[in-house]
Amino acid sequence: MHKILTLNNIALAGLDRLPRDNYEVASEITHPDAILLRSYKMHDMEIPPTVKAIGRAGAGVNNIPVERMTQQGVVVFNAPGANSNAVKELVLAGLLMASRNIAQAWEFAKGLSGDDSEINKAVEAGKKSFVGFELPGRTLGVVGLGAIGVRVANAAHALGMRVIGYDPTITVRSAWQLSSDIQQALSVDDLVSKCDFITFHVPLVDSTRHMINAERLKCMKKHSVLLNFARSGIIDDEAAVAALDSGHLYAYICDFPSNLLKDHPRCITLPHLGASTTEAEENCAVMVADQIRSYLEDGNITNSVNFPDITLPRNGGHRIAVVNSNVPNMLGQISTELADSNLNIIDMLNRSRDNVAVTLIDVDRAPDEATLERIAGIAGVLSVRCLGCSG
Ligand SMILES: NC(=O)c1ccc[n+]([C@@H]2O[C@H](COP(=O)([O-])OP(=O)(O)OC[C@H]3O[C@@H](n4cnc5c(N)ncnc54)[C@H](O)[C@@H]3O)[C@@H](O)[C@H]2O)c1
Ligand SMILES: O=C(O)[C@H](O)COP(=O)(O)O
Repeated sequence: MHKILTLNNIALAGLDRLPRDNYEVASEITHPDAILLRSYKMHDMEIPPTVKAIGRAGAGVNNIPVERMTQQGVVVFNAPGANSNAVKELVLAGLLMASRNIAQAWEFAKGLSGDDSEINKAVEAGKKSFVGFELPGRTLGVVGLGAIGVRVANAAHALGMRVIGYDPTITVRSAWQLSSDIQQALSVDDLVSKCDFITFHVPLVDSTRHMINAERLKCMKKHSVLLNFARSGIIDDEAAVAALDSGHLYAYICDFPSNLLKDHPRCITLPHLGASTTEAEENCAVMVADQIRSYLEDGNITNSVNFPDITLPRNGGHRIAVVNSNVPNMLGQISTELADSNLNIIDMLNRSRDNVAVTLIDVDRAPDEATLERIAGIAGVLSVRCLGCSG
């Protein structure tokens, strides 16, 4: 029985991928084999030593201590692209909310009183305060052209906007998906000075923290709009508020409310809603549950943020899955132990990524505990599992 601890609500469509005759899934469970979560902050959590895998039903993994998990041989998965359409749609809404002053106008309308003829009079007198502008011909800068950024760039272009993108590590896959009409910026500074709107779709890491600060805000065009549907911390919010107050920035649309932002008249904050659609929640949950199941049952890895991809089809043998440091002579030592136990290797695959390596070995009969213990005792081995050995 595999035990799965959930730290957030995970869509049922995903949990249903884990058959209950073989999986126990609960928000409170001892000795879990794997953890499923969304935005729960794991950094201060004591992670049980039984955990072999963590599945983030979403994109960002800054809430997970990925480096510590790698050192402990724990694979971390996410669900790349599974919520990208949901975020794209909310960014498009953000562009329109800013350009047409929708939130402010709605507040005004909610505050109207009197009979309908008085309301109508107040509407006609008041609407001039909310005059907006149109998107075609305006320039949108997209920083980060991954799953979300590419969709946002293409959709904004389809609305008639001129779009400039910046991503120094764009993947070949994203480059293929990006409309050839999207222009390339040479740097964030190059992009910032040319745009009426700038939207960010990068992960929160040291190099992206405060990508927009007071200095860069000064280089932005007067009356431009910032959108942050990536993470709190990517924009220096204090600097953004100062720019809103001085009138340099027209609006700030942000998915991460704070005391500083939530009541500002030119800032619209939403409660981290980017991925909150039924479709995105299901896509993420299904993708990550399938990945966790494949890892627990077969040792295969797809869409990990810290381990190599590895897939070895099952051929009926007994499978040993080893996670080890990526150093010389690991395979030699492991196969020596198997030979000493008179086990014949039917199939084997080894993959590495940075400092970690994964080896899947199918052997002709179930290894005994002593063999597994000897492999676990090899210096550099982080974990050893025998998959399907008891049957
Ligand atoms: N608001 C929400 O609910 C919500 C939903 C999904 C994702 N997100 C956030 O959005 C981020 C992006 O998601 P995604 O699915 O597009 O991820 P992704 O990995 O597909 O794309 C990220 C892109 O950013 C690029 N990048 C990294 N550093 C960069 C830099 N310094 N300058 C420019 N580009 C850089 C990468 O090359 C990559 O192409 C996630 O990490 C997450 O934090 C938020
Ligand atoms: O990185 C993500 O996928 C988003 O921030 C979504 O977070 P959520 O799953 O908590 O809505």
